[in-house]
Amino acid sequence: MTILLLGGNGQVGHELRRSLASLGNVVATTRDGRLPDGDPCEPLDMARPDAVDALIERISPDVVVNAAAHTAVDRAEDEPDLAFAINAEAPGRIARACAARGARLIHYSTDYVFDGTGDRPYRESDATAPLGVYGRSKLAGEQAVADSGARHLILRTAWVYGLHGANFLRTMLRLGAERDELRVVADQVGSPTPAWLIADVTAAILRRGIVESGVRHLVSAGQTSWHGFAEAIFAEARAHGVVERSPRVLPISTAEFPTKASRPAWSVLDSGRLAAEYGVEIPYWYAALATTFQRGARNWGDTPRLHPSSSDRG
Ligand SMILES: NC(=O)C1=CN([C@@H]2O[C@H](COP(=O)(O)OP(=O)(O)OC[C@H]3O[C@@H](n4cnc5c(N)ncnc54)[C@H](OP(=O)(O)O)[C@@H]3O)[C@@H](O)[C@H]2O)C=CC1
Ligand SMILES: Cc1cn([C@H]2C[C@H](O)[C@@H](COP(=O)(O)OP(=O)(O)O[C@H]3O[C@@H](C)C(=O)[C@@H](O)[C@H]3O)O2)c(=O)[nH]c1=O
Repeated sequence: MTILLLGGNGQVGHELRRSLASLGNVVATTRDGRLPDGDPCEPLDMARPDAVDALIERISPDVVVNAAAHTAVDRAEDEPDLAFAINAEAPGRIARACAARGARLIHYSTDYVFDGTGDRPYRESDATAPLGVYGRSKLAGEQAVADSGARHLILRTAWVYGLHGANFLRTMLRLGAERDELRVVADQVGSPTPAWLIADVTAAILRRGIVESGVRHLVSAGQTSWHGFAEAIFAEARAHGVVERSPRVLPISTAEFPTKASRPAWSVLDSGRLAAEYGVEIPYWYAALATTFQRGARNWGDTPRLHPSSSDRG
């Protein structure tokens, strides 16, 4: 099986390069045509969605996994055309190319397609109403994939973190090394989900085969606030010897931490349908966090302090 992995250097893409390796020949793309170890791979700029067709024609994949996206939530407010090109137009083209060749497509989307006014975990059938450009562009991407006629699965996930890439966990460790006190919002609730879990479940789905095209939710079980997540990060980081001391983590309201983009107050997704369909076990978010530190114990060093903050993403 030939798998074309778009965005092989993002948080999820990095873990997918590991998890998909046993399924066949994985051809990865990055923007500059280089992997972190310097090895060459296929260059692809998704801001030019027409480049996608030639690549898919040449590689002739059985499966395309699209982990590339414009994920800088605040910056997307200032560059909506770019966000829509990468998050909506490109996935539409990819999906239509897959439909034309009979290739299957796995695509990822976000809790930010919801407005966060729910009071129970969101199901796939719940109404969407994104609050910002990032969420609107991702929703347009979902619709383009669904309309393409390709056999596909859109995995909506949320609050993704890992040892690689730009994410909240690494931002907290970096800020925690610089400051004695952090202020973190306690009135936005969601399910922190490690990139390795998304990658492992994606491999399990491909091993089994897509049961039915559509959207499925995939997040860790349980829920917490960003403040609760930050406290857990420092507790686990200390327990695993990643940091020697923790800053004070003060709970604040969203109004006390103004950001360019509005974020949903309630971001909890119900992964029950996916778990039942594919027989996958979904860990509790805190256990998944502890596993992340265990898995990465050897690789931490001081890299978190050196990484750009999540607001620098693009
Ligand atoms: N991060 C999160 O909290 C969440 C993410 N998701 C979704 O999960 C998926 C994976 O996200 P995640 O791994 O966190 O994202 P990252 O921000 O870690 O990685 C995004 C990837 O997209 C690539 N990319 C960005 N712009 C372009 C472009 N113009 N052309 C080609 N590639 C580009 C980057 O490539 P390069 O490295 O080469 O620059 C990078 O590899 C996305 O669909 C995202 O929307 C859903 C919910 C939460
Ligand atoms: C750095 C920082 C952030 N915050 C707040 C801001 C925001 O409300 C929340 C999360 O901040 P971030 O900017 O790291 O996360 P954000 O970019 O909003 O994360 C989102 O990314 C996209 C791609 C998704 O799809 C979502 O599921 C979600 O993970 O924490 C604080 O309260 N204190 C802080 O010191």
